[in-house]
Amino acid sequence: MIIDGLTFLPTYDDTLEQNAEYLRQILPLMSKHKIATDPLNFAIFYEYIIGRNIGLNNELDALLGKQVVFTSELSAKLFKKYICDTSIDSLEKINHLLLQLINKTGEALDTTGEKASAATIDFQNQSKKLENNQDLPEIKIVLTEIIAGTKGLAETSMTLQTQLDDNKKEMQLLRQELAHARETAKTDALTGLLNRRAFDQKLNEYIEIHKQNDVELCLLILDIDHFKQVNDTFGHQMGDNVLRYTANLMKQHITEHHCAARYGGEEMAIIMPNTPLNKAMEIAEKIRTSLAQHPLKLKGSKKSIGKVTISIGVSSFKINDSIESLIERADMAMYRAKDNGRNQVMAENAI
Ligand SMILES: Nc1nc2c(ncn2[C@@H]2O[C@H](COP(=O)(O)OP(=O)(O)OP(=O)(O)O)[C@@H](O)[C@H]2O)c(=O)[nH]1
Repeated sequence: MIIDGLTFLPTYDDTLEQNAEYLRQILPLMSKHKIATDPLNFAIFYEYIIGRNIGLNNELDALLGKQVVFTSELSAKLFKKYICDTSIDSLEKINHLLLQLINKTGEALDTTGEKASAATIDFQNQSKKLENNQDLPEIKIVLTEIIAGTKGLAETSMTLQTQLDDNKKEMQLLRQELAHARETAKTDALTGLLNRRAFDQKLNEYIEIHKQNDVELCLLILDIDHFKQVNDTFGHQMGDNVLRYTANLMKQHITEHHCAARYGGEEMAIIMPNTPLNKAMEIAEKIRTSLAQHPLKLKGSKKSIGKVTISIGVSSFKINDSIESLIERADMAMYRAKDNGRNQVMAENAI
């Protein structure tokens, strides 16, 4: 399903070699658990093997551990819950309501049309009766019939107007629901940032704009340091809270023109259109220091989980850049920040 060029299916950017490797792992696993290799199940196990969908992996581990039978209902439930999020449900609902609305409008128009045609025939017959008619009582009867017909037609037209007004209101509600579903489809549920596919789409759009105009565009890739340790020491829930906290911090430091996204598990990204590299570095530094400044505390307790830090890589758009090359340079800068001791911001290498 596509709305405004946005697909509701996840996107994968793994190489052919990686895909082949996943396949070598997926098929024996599905076969071991006697799971049908239909497209839905395959998508579920693909996500499981690539391991970026922690919730799915936990639930699937539990199900496989209990040797639960993989019914088509269970597959559909997992697929909707972890792969295609709630947008499908909202869109199905909107689609259904829209069809109802179209049918109702069609019926109302048909009824009005039929009544108008019948009235036209009546009026033609009545006008024939009036031609050269000198009989006053008869003329009176015909005129009374014409007045009644006109009144009926006016009522039909009023009913149609009311029906169309109601439909217009319903249509406005549907438009709002659609806008909401569109937002949900672009948003990462945990952090409220843009999700990966919306990020890819936005970056593509900005690259096209920046190719045509000589203005600067920067990309930040942010990765939480030793995040596995946070999960291992304080639990996955706490890890999720740290992700949410970091995302909120990012939101506080960027402007309304910047787009912050959850790029992967514990990796985030910010697209900064119309921003020179030194300004992007300055904002990255502010995000880094405000996170590293204070140890994070467990909610409702004085216990500290220590300082959480991030490493950030920054790249700036060059005229021959593709989406991949721009991301790669920011990624490489981020890995240099990690290699250099973490908790720092690094710009791409000068070319
Ligand atoms: N809580 C939580 N953890 C996640 C999520 N997505 C990914 N992770 C975890 O993030 C961790 C990433 O670990 P690594 O890639 O090994 O890197 P790291 O421990 O952050 O270490 P460095 O990046 O080298 O500093 C893994 O343990 C993943 O399970 C999520 O949505 N929630």
